[in-house]
Amino acid sequence: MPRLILLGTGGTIATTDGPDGRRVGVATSDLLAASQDVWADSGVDVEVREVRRTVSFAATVADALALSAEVGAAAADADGVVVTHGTDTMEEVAFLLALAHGSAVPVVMTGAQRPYGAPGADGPRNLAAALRWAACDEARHTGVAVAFGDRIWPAIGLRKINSLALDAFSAPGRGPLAHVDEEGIRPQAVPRLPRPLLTGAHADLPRVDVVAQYLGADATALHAVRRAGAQGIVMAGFGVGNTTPQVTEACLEVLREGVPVAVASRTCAGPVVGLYAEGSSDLNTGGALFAGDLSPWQARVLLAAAIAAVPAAAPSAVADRCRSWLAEAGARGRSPSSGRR
Ligand SMILES: NC(=O)C[C@H](N)C(=O)O
Repeated sequence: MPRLILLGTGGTIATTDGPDGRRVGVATSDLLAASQDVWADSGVDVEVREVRRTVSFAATVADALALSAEVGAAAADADGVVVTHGTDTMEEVAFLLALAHGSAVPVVMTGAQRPYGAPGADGPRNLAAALRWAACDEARHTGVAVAFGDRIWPAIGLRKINSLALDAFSAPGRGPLAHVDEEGIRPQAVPRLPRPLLTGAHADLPRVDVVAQYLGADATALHAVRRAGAQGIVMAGFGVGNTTPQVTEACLEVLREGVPVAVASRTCAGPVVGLYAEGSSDLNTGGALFAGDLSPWQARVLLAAAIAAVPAAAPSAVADRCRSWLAEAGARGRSPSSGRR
């Protein structure tokens, strides 16, 4: 009989409406019971562990690392691990779990867009699908995934694409790993699983900030995060990863000072590539890390984890560590490392 461990952390799936807004309060055992009203998969043994009870926009990187340790312990003890979580930061937390996960045991996150017990609540069905996927043979060696809207999405490349709709997640350019619905489980793709980048116990990660680009942006925000102590910076660039000429100059200066800079796109899909003079091409030759098709938020977690993994290393060594991980993960748009640094 497959043995699963269900870790509860909160999120809308565990909220109910109150006078001052939604608050987390529903026990994970009650979420499990509601999911079993959707599909009661007899022959699966589920152990519930309460980890925390918060909305995910209140979670910290330290919370995500603590969850990763809980997931690691659970994976050593079960055939599959399911995590209920808020959706607001799920793409970052799923990605962080993926950076640390190295076994064949599937880890499946899920949540909901509607509160527990609300008319049309999606939590029970999402959790039922997560449990089904975690217990099936096809899920082994597929790493960390997210079950949402009858589909199983890979953690790497995942994005929350809708604030309210039940189809809240996608992995643009990658597609789902499987469909789970009344027809059963239909696997569709096998993800490439990189070796873990986050090894050992970390209570927190180095400070890495995301700086957004917008029409006419100057370097004020970039200088501010440097002064705040950022040990790495992710640019949420235009299009293929361009920054305004003024910000490009400031990024090159930051790189010369020994602080790694990663480039991602503020668009919702597609890779970043060093193509434009005074923009992405200059960033590429200056030694910036091009983060493939990762969202700026996932790129931030990758960069922070690489800085933690190679402490006191030159930015070029941090960028190279990220590049080899991105290559193993099959992230698109990998730019060659710079010849200038
Ligand atoms: N749908 C959700 O779960 C959103 C909620 N604010 C959270 O992230 O906890």
